[in-house]
This record gives sequence, C-alpha cells and structure tokens, in this order.
Amino acid sequence: MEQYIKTGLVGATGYTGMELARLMIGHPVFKLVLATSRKEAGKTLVDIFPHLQATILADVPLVSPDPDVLAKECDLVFLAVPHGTAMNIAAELLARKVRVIDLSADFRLHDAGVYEAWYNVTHTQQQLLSQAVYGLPELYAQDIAHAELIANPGCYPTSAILGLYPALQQGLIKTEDIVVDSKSGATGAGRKASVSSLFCEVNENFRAYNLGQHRHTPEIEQEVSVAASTPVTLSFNTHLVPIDRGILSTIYTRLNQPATLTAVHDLFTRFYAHKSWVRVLPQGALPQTKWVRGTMFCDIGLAVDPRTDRLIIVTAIDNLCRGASGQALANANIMFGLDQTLGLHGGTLIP
Ligand SMILES: NC(=O)C1=CN([C@@H]2O[C@H](COP(=O)(O)OP(=O)(O)OC[C@H]3O[C@@H](n4cnc5c(N)ncnc54)[C@H](OP(=O)(O)O)[C@@H]3O)[C@@H](O)[C@H]2O)C=CC1
Ligand SMILES: CC(=O)N[C@@H](CCC(=O)OP(=O)(O)O)C(=O)O
Repeated sequence: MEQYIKTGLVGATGYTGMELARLMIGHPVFKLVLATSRKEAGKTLVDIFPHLQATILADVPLVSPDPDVLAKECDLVFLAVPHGTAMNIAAELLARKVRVIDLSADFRLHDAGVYEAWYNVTHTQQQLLSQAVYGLPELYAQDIAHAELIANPGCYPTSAILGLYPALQQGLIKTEDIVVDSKSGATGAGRKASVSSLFCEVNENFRAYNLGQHRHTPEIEQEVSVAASTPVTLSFNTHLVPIDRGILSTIYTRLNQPATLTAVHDLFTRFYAHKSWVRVLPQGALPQTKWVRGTMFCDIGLAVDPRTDRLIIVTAIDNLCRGASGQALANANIMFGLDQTLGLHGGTLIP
C-alpha cells in the first residue's frame, strides 16, 4: 500500500508555489507528483529551479494545468495561481473528487457580491462558496478537518485577524475605531513582472498604497465581525517595504474600559495558550519580521497607551509561509487527519 498522499501544485513558478515546494521537501506524507506551469510544461522542477538539485523534488514533472491530468495523478491539489483563475480550476478538480486548497482569494468571502465588488471579477463558481472553509487553523480546525475545499487566508488578513480576534471576542476594544496599518515585503506582490516590483523601485524605498481601498479589507472585516458578534468596519492600509518577506501590522484600537498591559497580555496569552504558532511575546517585547522569517509563527506584541485609551497590537508573520504556503500545508495536514505541525517545524531563517 502507498504510504504517501499524491499531491499536485498548480502555479509552481510563482513565489507561493516555490515556497510550497520548499516546505514539501521535508514533508513525510505529502508527495509532490505533479506541478504545473503554462510556460515551462515539459520540463522538470530542477530544470527551472537548480536549487532543487539532489532533493526529492528534482524530477517532479511540470505539466500544463489540465484538470484531467491532475485528477488522474493526485488526491490533493494546491492552487497557487491568481484570483479569478483559481475558481474554475477548483471546480473542475472538485468535480473529479480531488481535494483542493486554494491560496487565492476566490473562495474566502462568503458573499459573492462583496467579492465581485472588491476584486472586479465575476464569480463563476458561487455554488461552491458555501462548502469552502476559511483555512485559519486557530479558528476553524474542526471545519477544516472535514473540508473538500479550503479558502486559504490572505497574507495581510492573517496578520490582522490573529491580532484582533482575542480583543474583539472578549469585548476589550471598541468595534468602530480600528486602524490596521500593515507593511509588506515585495514577494507579497507575486513574481510576475511589473514596474512597481523592480529592484530600483523597491530598494531604499518605503511607500503606502491602496489606503482604505485594499481588497483584503472585506476579508478582515468578515472574520473579525465573527469575533465581535457584530459587523465591524475598519480602516485597513498597506505599505511596501524593501524586504523580501514579511508583514508587520500595527493595529490601533481604542479600549472600552481602562485596562493594564498585564491584564491585556494575560487575555491574549490565555486565548492562544494551546496554539502552536501564535507567540504572544513577553510584556514590553515587540515583534520583528526577522523573528518569523520562513516560519509559521505569528508573533504578537502589545502596548497600552492610557493617555489615548489605546490598545496597540503589533503582529509579524512571513507572508509566504504563514501568510500562504505554510498555512496551506497546515490545512492539508488537518484535512488528512495528520498532526497539523507535520513538516512545519523548520527554524527561523536568520538573517
Ligand atoms: N505572494 C504572497 O505573499 C501571497 C500570495 N497569495 C495568493 O496566492 C496566489 C499565488 O500568488 P503568487 O505565488 O505570489 O503569484 P505569482 O504571480 O508569483 O505566481 C502565479 C503562478 O500562477 C501561475 N498562473 C498564472 N496564471 C495562470 C493560469 N491562468 N492558469 C494556470 N496557472 C497560472 C503562474 O505560472 P505559469 O505562468 O508558469 O503558468 C505562476 O506560477 C495568488 O492568488 C496570490 O494572491 C496569498 C497570500 C500571500
Ligand atoms: C506587497 C503586495 O503587493 N501585496 C499584495 C498582496 C496580495 C495578495 O496576496 O492577494 P490575495 O491574497 O488577495 O490573493 C497586494 O497588496 O496586492
């Protein structure tokens, strides 16, 4: 009997596809049997990624993204492709009884109208939205375990939701005065060529973009509204910083009642007590992207400013690992009844 689960990867040439391949090298159960690229079909992974030489992935064939071929070879397929593209591939695979983990935004929003308004894309697979499970393991592990289709969370939303959830669920902060101020490294924009991703545009530069208009806003609001048990509208703002990986989110909130840092820290520590990947840092310590680089950790730091009644929550994640491919692998572990941390024990990549 085969000891492994046959796995496919659609979008192997992109940053999240490359990160998933990196993580799968060490996974004891999921075996990558097929990867796709429209441009590189006919080659093997090592032909395009020489750093995979002498690894278990070197000879994995690159094929065109054909659902029949994928379904014939795979029990599980990761979709690391742009939003708008993933939904149709997912539908084709699900119809062929293949389980799907979609790293794009196509199934994250429960309301197709909200998706269409923020993404400017027609949702052609709305019938699948109700069966998609939002793949944030700290919140939805039980549903993930029974899912056929996972909507893997966005990178910025992962950093914002994990930071806000305990405070909103416990009624610590006001729901109408939240500002999420996020900074991302350049891999967040994907590997496709664009002027704004050029070295000379990103290096030695720091800029804001999409203020109040980023398409991750409704995803964050959807999930934190569950925490608050009431609809939450918040201000979400993004910046590009000249690092490869990492997201640092500084979240400005207003306390409902005066609270000490010790009380807030206790609340967060208790909320995440049994969660392997959320580290509530000791009082006074604040997260840094380097401390989570290449890992599944979401580090949380807290500050209370009594002069302004503010609780300031700072989170740091690696956008490619925790914010995408590592989280996708964690979801796969849960879906197949494995320990959710399997293959995800790698240490931090410092420097
Ligand atoms: N980068 C990040 O930090 C994060 C990204 N995401 C999401 O994950 C997904 C992948 O992102 P990322 O890896 O950054 O993107 P990239 O632009 O780096 O890669 C996209 C990949 O998709 C493939 N692709 C593009 N169009 C199609 C198509 N029509 N059919 C089949 N394959 C296609 C490309 O392969 P080829 O052209 O060779 O066929 C390429 O491998 C996106 O939805 C993104 O929003 C989510 C969280 C974080
Ligand atoms: C730095 C940077 O450009 N980041 C991207 C993150 C987008 C992303 O990952 O999009 P989905 O998760 O919604 O697919 C952006 O802001 O558009």
